[in-house]
This record gives sequence, C-alpha cells and structure tokens, in this order.
Amino acid sequence: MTTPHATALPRLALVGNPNCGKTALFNLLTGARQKVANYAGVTVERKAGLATLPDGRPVQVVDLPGTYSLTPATPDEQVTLDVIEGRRADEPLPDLIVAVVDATNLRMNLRLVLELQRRGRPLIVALNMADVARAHGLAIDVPALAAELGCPVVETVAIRRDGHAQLLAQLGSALAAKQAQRQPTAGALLADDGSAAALQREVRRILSVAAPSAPRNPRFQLGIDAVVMHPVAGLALLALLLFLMFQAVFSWAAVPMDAIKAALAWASDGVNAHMAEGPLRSLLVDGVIAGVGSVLVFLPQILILFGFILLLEDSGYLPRAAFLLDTLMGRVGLSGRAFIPLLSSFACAVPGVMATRTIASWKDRLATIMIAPLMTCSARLPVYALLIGAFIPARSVGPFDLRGLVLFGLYVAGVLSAVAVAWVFKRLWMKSGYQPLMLELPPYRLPSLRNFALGLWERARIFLRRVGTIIFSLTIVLWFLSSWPAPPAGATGAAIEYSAAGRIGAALEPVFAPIGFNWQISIALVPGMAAREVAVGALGTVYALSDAGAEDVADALTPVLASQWSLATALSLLAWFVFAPQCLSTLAVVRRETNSWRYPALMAGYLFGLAYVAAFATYHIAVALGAG
Ligand SMILES: Nc1nc2c(ncn2[C@@H]2O[C@H](COP(=O)(O)OP(=O)(O)OP(=O)(O)O)[C@@H](O)[C@H]2O)c(=O)[nH]1
Ligand SMILES: [Mg+2]
Repeated sequence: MTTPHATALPRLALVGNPNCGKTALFNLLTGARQKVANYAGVTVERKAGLATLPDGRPVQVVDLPGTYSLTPATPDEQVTLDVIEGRRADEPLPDLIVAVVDATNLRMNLRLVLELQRRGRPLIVALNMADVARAHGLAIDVPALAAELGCPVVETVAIRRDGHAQLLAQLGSALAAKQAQRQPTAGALLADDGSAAALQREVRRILSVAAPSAPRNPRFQLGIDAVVMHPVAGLALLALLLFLMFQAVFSWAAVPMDAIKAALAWASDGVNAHMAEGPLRSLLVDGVIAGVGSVLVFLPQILILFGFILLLEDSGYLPRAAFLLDTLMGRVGLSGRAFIPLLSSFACAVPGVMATRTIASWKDRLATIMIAPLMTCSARLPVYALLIGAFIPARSVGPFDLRGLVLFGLYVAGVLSAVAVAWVFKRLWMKSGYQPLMLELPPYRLPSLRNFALGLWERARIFLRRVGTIIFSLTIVLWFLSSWPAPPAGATGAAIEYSAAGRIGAALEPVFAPIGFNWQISIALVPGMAAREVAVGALGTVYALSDAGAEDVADALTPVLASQWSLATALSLLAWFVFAPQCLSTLAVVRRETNSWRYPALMAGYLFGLAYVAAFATYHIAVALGAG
C-alpha cells in the first residue's frame, strides 16, 4: 500500500500498547481495511496508507504492531522501534507520532507515552476508547493531561464513523508545531533514567492530577471467566463452540449454495444453447464454468466459517481459550503464545506464520511455523466439502449432521497431527524449557456490527479475487493442456487422454496409484500445488472433458465423483489434503520469515511424506474394510 509520492508527504506513525485500537483508528483515517480484533498482537507488520487533513492536505499514516515499551522483546515489537527511530532504510523518521492509548487503562498505557516523550519525538496523544471510559464513569481531565504530558491530547472513538474528528482537527497544527516542541534536556534524561520504576512513579503522579478516579487494577469480568476459563467447563464450552461452527458450515450453507449452483447451470445451459459447438464453447463451459464455478459454490461455507471466527475474534474470547489450552500446549512443548498464530492459520497459514512474530523465543517460533500448515486453512474447505458432499450421506447422527461431524473430524485430525509433530520437533530437535504464557486478557466486547460486516466483505473479496485470478487462470491453462494436442484420427477414448495434461496424468499415475488416485486426480494435483482450491477447479475441468457426462459437470461435480470414485479413493484424497503442503505462498512466507531455504524445504518434505503415508494407510485400510 505504499504510495509512489509518499516520501514527500508528512508522515504520522501510530504507536501504542497492543489492542488499544491503533488499527481501528488507522482504518478510519485512511479508509483501509486492515484486520482489527479484540486481542493483543493482531498487527505484526508495518502498514501505510494516506489520510486527508481537514484542509485537504494528504498525509501518510503508518500503522504499527503494538508494543508495551521501547525495549522490544519480540520481532513484531522490533518493527515498531525501527520505524520510530527511523532505522529502516526505506523510511525516514516519522514527522509526528500519534501515541494511541486505551483510555480505560491509562495506568499501563501511559508508560509507553512517557518513554516516547523522553525520546524527544513530536507527539500527539489519542485517548482512544473514550466511549468505554465514559460508560465506565471514568473522568479524565484532558487539558490537565495535555499539560502534564506537554503535548496535545485528543479523545477518539475508533469504532465510530466520525470518532477521529478531533484528532484530524489537531493534526495540522501538531505537524506545523513539531519543530517548536520542547526537547527534553540531556540532564533531564540522565536524572530520570527511564527505568520501569521511575516511569511507573511518573504515571502515578500524572494520574493523580489528570484522572484521580482511574482504577488501580484493570477489571476483569470474573463472573463469566469463572466458567469460560474453568479447566473443565471452559474446555467443554470451547469444544461446543467449535462443534457448532462446523455444523453451521453445512446446515446453513445449503440454500445459498443451491442458488449458486442453479445460476451456474443456467449460465452453462445458456452458453450451450446460444453457441455453436467448438473450442470456444468448451473453454467457457468446461474451462470457466466447470472449473471456476466448482470453486465458487463454496463461498457461502467459507463466509459462515469466517463469520464465526470474526465473532470470536472481536468478543475477547480468544486469548481466554489460549490460556485454557496453555497447559495442554505446554505439554507438547508449544508456547501458549502459539495459540493465536495457529488459530489464524485456520483462515490461512500465511498470516498465521507471520503472526508468530509475537513469539519471543526463536525455537518456539520455529516449532509454531512448522506446524502452522497443518491447521485446516480455508482453502481446504472446498476440497473437503466437495468430497464430503459426494461420499458422506446427509444423515443425522443423534442431533448432529453426519457431514458436519466428518468435517469436524478432519479439522481435529489436522490439530492432532500438529500436536504430534510439535512434540516430535521439540523432543528430538530443539529442546527448550516451558515458558509461562503472558498474554493480556482484553475485556469482553460486543462485536461491532460494522467490523463484522467489513470483515466478512473482506473475506468474500479475498476469496473472489483468488477465484478470479489464480484459479481462473490456472483453470484456463489446464483447459488448454487438456484439449491439445487433439486426439489422433480413429481414437476411441476421451480426447483428454491424448492431450498434454492426459499424458502428465498418465505419467504421474504410477506414483499415486498405490494411494488409490486415478489419472484425473493426478492431473488435478499438479495445478493444485499452487493453491489447494485449484485442485477442485481442475477436477471440474478434467471431468467435464472426460467422457463422464460432460454436460452435467459444470453445476454438479459432486454426483460425477460419487459415481466414478470408490469411497476408499475419496478418503485417501481427504487424508492427502490434511497434510500435503499444496500451497506455494505458505512455503514462500516461511522462507521469508525464517530467512532460509532450509525450513521451507524441511516443511515441504515432511508434509509430503506424511501426506503419502496417511493416504496410503487410509486407502489400504478402507479397501480392507470393503470400501474399495
Ligand atoms: N468501544 C471501542 N472499541 C474500540 C475502540 N477502538 C478499538 N476498539 C476495539 O478494540 C479492539 C482492538 O482494536 P485494534 O484496532 O485491533 O487494536 P490494535 O491497537 O491495532 O491492536 P494490535 O494490532 O494487536 O496492537 C477491537 O475489538 C476494536 O473493535 C474504541 O474507540 N471504542
Ligand atoms: Mg493493530
């Protein structure tokens, strides 16, 4: 998001404790849609955007990872310090620092403001969450606070549309006055050594003047937490929540999915009716509609899954779940800090791997990176849902939907294998002691509707963009490879068997035959290396071009698979997708975050190994049980 002429503009940097609302404020100022959630450590890298001052002047705004102090303990905090100090080669010193503080927790937040002030950097303080402070009856004397801190202080409410009005109004003059601001003398810096105790004394003094009613200890809602964080009741609640989520993915999505399927059928019928038979019609029907459409139908399920995740993220529940699982995670050698990166990996391993920057210990961080791709990312959902839809009957088991149960089981399989792998990594390879979990518990919040809607929209956009770019283009390439060269005169099989893709599939078949995959699957796995959902689109195209009832595939890959594959093959492919590292972006981000090829190579190696072994075992056990 860096803008070409950004270097010439005045620059603001948003700095503050984790979870005080910096990103929410950034989004308000710049119109960006960066992720906002109610736990510490959401933002782990620097993001820039443009804001417009009331007088029409543009300014560059930089959002930064939260930090408790200017002595960084984790890689994400280091990013913040580097930007504040102008140590990044590509980025000069910010002209003004907007110190964002949580007005309901000044006792903790002001310490960082004092540290910033002692560096002598031009500063303006945004007293964020002013709405919550007011609701709690917390009186803050803003002019007195400004006088004590020696810089402008404004109230903000980052979740309200105009909650940044005061800040905007002050920015112009704060930028203009930045040179005039008083710099602390060297003597003052020496006398006040900036030690934690000295800072805390100063915070207490300022609060006694400006906010005498500020609570000594932040309040936690102990009533709810007695249940939510109870070792037994809490775990039961967590299991119930996750379980409901997977049930909903199947039961709520049926209607919108049928609508999308009907639209696709209508489109392919229309093309078939209005176009003469030929390559162009095949490209549209077998390539675009069968390929892209077969992925598109999963949009409702993905949005339901993300809807649940967004609600959990914004409510403040997640860090509590992290505490609940900390002992369990500690037992396999993972830090409780790994919980949130691993949870983000359910959306996508790429932000998950990046979120490990909040883990201070390198070994813990590496172990977490290594298992992040085992969390079931949303790109697997189309694959799982397709195979479950084709092979698992829509029955209820007691009060539960069997398909939801199987999906839940696949997610659990991912988590359990991650636990096992983490255990092995830590025991055999890098011993490091258990580090107690230190994580701030945010207050519970009613998820904001605006945030929820924006989050869902953002998810839909990301999915549709993937469908429209990578999935679309790979499907087209696959259609070409599957249609040329044309079959020789007098050929008997389907044309695709003579094409380039057909030959690749035939060449790969011996590798995959032992795990029950046919040549069609072998073809689909190749473009599926780039991204998992592509395999679904590829199956759509391959079967549309095979002789398996070509007309039907565009809107209904499911019945075609159900009639062509054995249950053992389907189960084996599911097992394959639990493990296989079919995602180049994940390997690329691991390379970037670990700064070495060794770890992505190791990751790809062990995941392919596991995938093959798991699929082999699944296939042969299933065949032995009569599912072949
Ligand atoms: N009520 C209220 N909630 C707010 C306000 N500002 C932010 N929030 C909520 O506070 C939570 C944290 O917001 P973020 O913007 O993600 O915080 P952050 O400072 O960027 O957090 P990190 O990136 O983890 O450092 C979210 O749940 C927001 O919806 C506010 O002014 N009032
Ligand atoms: Mg943030």
